[in-house]
Amino acid sequence: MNIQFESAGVSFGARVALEPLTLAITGKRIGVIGLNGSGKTTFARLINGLTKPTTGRVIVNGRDTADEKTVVTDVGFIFQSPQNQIILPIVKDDIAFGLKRRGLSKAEIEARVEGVLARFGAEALADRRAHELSGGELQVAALCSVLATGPGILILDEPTNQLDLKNRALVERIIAGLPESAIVITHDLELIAGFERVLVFHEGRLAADEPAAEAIARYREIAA
Ligand SMILES: Nc1ncnc2c1ncn2[C@@H]1O[C@H](COP(=O)(O)OP(=O)(O)OP(=O)(O)O)[C@@H](O)[C@H]1O
Repeated sequence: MNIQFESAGVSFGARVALEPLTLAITGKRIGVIGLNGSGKTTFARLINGLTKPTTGRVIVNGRDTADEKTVVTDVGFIFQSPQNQIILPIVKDDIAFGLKRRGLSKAEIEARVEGVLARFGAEALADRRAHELSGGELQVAALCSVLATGPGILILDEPTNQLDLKNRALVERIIAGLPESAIVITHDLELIAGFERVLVFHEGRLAADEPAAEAIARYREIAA
């Protein structure tokens, strides 16, 4: 991944959600931590273009997000509540939905749906109703829908929120094994404890950009 923030900031009227930020993001795993309301989700939404900067620019893999009509197709986003992300009632239909919108052939869609479910050993979810899934199953279903479209960058917003220990471990393993670049926003400090680069946000500013141990120490100081 190659993401450039060039004095990119976001204000909602008088409220500054993110102060202008200049930063280059490359590499495989980036953790993002900080107190509630510190600007983490705003930072992530700038990367996939759901939020456009009110000052400066965000360049993702060479493209200015402001030029993209809605979202940046190279960035997959798993929201805090994956149940809100799954649009169609049946899991396999939901995975196919994003592929149909991209105009892929029926055969290609079927192959991709099967392929992505097999990747997570989740074939049994194909015909399940999304609203009947457990929290962990929902995360996997949402991952399948997003990854089927082949984004090079994945953003996960609090992927272990509300998961029991077993499902949390499953999601941790999945994240560790993803070949895609991943940006992980979390309050689960253990989840990002092995990351070489962790960004700490505080009051709309980047307060630290360091390996996990140092970044977590800085976050603990902020929170104290
Ligand atoms: N659409 C919006 N309109 C007005 N203010 C907003 C909007 N989105 C975010 N904000 C404000 O911007 C600031 C940063 O919010 P953001 O959601 O980025 O924080 P966060 O670090 O992700 O928080 P959390 O950990 O609670 O999810 C907050 O003060 C928030 O209230």
